[in-house]
Amino acid sequence: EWEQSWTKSATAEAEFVASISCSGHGRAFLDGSIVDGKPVCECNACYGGSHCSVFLPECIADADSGDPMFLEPFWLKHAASSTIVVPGWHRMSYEFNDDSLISKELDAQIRKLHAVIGNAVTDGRFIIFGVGATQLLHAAVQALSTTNHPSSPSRVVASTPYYPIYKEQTEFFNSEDYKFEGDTSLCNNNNGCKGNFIELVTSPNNPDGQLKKAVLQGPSAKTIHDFAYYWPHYTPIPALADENLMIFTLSKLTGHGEADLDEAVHQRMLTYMNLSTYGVARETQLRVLKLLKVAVENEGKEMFNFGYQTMRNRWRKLSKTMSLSKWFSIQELETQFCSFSERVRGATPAYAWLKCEREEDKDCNAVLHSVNITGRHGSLFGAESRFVRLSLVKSDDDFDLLLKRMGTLVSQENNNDGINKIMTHTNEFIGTDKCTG
Ligand SMILES: Cc1ncc(COP(=O)(O)O)c(C=O)c1O
Repeated sequence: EWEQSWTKSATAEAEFVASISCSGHGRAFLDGSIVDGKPVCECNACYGGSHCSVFLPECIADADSGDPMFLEPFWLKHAASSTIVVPGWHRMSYEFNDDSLISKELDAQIRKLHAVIGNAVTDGRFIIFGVGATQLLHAAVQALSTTNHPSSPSRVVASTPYYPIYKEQTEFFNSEDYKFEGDTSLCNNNNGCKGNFIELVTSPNNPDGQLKKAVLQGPSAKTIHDFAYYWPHYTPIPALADENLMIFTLSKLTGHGEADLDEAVHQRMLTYMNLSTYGVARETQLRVLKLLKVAVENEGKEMFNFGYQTMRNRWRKLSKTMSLSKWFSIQELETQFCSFSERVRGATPAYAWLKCEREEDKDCNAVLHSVNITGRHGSLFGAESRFVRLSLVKSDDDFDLLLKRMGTLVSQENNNDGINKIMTHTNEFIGTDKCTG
């Protein structure tokens, strides 16, 4: 027999903070700054004041980062089922009882999630749980690279446009075992580049949302499949992924990642994890376990439907605005059969890959700055500067402001176009007049 006692003050504290009103444009947190004995509101971008009720009109619409805040309303709605309490003595040991770095329950829950969504085969696979895909990507490149051959490091490649971290990370760690070589087509065994290749395949791709396949084949090519966005929020799921090394991340939900792979690579990646972080914090694992239980509730329908509907509405609104423009375009994505939703559906990408079509608009981000928008420069993805990536996964406030400012840009174009048309018409008229005169 027991009576609730020591969790009472913790739960009261959590609920008190959650009850602080920030006008729907911010949030107070348990570990936020305290003023007059109370945690203060942390406002969304472009909102200020003690309760975040003041809109800051001059503020920049920041569509740069892929911060997946669009799911926050889902977790607020599911507060009761997703909350955990972490006592001070929760798993103080470095290891679990079986010496592993991940709890058996969490391992099983990850497999269940993939089975429910139908996006990856996990039977007979190892799972490594990392702090995020960023850490696992480096662990994977390191594990697949040729060691002890400083004169012939593995060549790390990705198809343009590619996720900038691949280049930045490989160059930052500056290893003798692997080097970033850029676009897959610039260096491969078919065009005279000899050596061992590690190809990073991102599907759906960041930045353009296309479902991609590996380009390089054969014994000297190893592949890392980055499936960070292979979830129904962002793409139809045409088939179960069954690749050798697959990286998934829950960062678009919770900030955590996982990977499935074969024995030898598994051992090398485990060594990397042991030497870099000695596993993921136990309270994080507990939290992820709870969040995944909510994610698979009702066969995943609630969370993934929420994610899909939100992203679909955003993509539709942006596409409608962009359809009125000739100076700017966004990528086209195919509709496909989605095994998760059991129907043909369109893509609902995490990012818009915006192109400035006019010859003179060579730096597209600079053009966007004229209406107070900033995105991520195309050159970072190995592409031309006339491309910009716009993030569609941030909060509603962020998206609404982005859409409004894109609307301004397009209406400026149409007004200009209107003026141009009148001018052309007038010139024609004057011309005719002259001729007849
Ligand atoms: C393609 C791709 N891979 C990996 C990551 C990193 O994921 P994580 O946040 O889990 O480190 C991102 C994040 O934006 C991404 O876009």
